[in-house]
Amino acid sequence: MGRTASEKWPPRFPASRGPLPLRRAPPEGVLFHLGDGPAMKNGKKNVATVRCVTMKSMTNLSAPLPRIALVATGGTIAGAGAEGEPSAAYQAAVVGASDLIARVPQLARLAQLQTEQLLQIDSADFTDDKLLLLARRVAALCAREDVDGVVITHGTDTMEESAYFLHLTVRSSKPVVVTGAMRPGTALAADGPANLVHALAVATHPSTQGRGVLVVMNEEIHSARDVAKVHAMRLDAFVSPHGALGLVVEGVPRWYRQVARPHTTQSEFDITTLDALPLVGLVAGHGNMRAEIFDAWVAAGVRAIVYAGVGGGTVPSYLRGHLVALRDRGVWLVRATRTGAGPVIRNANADDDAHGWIVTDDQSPARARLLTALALTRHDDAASLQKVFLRY
Ligand SMILES: NC(=O)C[C@H](N)C(=O)O
Repeated sequence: MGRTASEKWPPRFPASRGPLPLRRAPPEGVLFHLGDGPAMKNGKKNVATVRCVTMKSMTNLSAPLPRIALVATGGTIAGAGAEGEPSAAYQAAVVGASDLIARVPQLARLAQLQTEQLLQIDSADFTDDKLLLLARRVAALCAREDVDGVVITHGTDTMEESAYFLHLTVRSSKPVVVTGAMRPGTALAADGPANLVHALAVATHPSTQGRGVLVVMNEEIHSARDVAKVHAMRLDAFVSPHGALGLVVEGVPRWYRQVARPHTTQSEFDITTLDALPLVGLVAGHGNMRAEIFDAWVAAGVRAIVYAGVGGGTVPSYLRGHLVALRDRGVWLVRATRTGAGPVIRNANADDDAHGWIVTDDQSPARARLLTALALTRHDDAASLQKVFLRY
């Protein structure tokens, strides 16, 4: 009967090799990574391969565990309700970072953890100030020589926004992984512990370097550029329109795609030089729209409004004049789509060139708000603002 590679631990070595220089058991799945492929499960040849790979990995396994900073910010992963109750009845952001870690002993096998409670909030309470605080902290941790990567626990409701902001503003190739939970730790089949272990497994793996900020949820690895929460309840709530980058298989990241757009070290944005973000509003498209909602944002002092338009970002004909006049009031209009996927095409269903409007390409309205704010910190003409959306 074929056994899995991880069942072959500890390997049987020739006596002449002496005692194994190991101080601990290897993280589950390391052998899988090194000797990947279904054929290794069966046959003598494959057993030999596994043993040889295992011996090669000895030096790595006896090296110190990676040093990971775990930054806790709250959310459902730190939530609690009555034990075993329906998962919707709970309070988010009540369990402290150290308790969270203490409940998952597997974490200590993967990394030397340095834990801090940066915030303890429901992620709906993330303001731009808190987002800047998080990004500054993550950048400072990444800059340290004694930190090999960062894992952030975060509420799922605005996880995609925070992750994207970090993806564009933290200038580091070290792994930065965001995770959370759809159910509190007290719920039946709570997902937080497994998500945390998987996030750490991704953050500690050498293959994760330089891939930008990642969201690890439900055994999937997503790029922060694309991922969105598309379900209010289910464990598989996180989806990327172009597909996940990879999976966590037997505790090890397995990659299937690359991120095509620039991020982190190639980004023009840098959290260490950002003091504040300009105010950008967001208006949802729907039938029977009213102009007053745009005026309310103008009165609040916005520099731009993202319009999450119907279909391909179509502006109702009865609002066109009002929205064209926004430019004269010093406000940029950025056309997005409320559909959840697909590009808004410049000059396709509106005269963007004539009106001085910007289109988001395929960026979601929530992330387009952040990209617009970042773009406005460096550019103030339509052509340059448009280029930012086509680049990132
Ligand atoms: N699943 C969650 O984490 C939802 C929670 N309301 C939050 O975003 O903080």
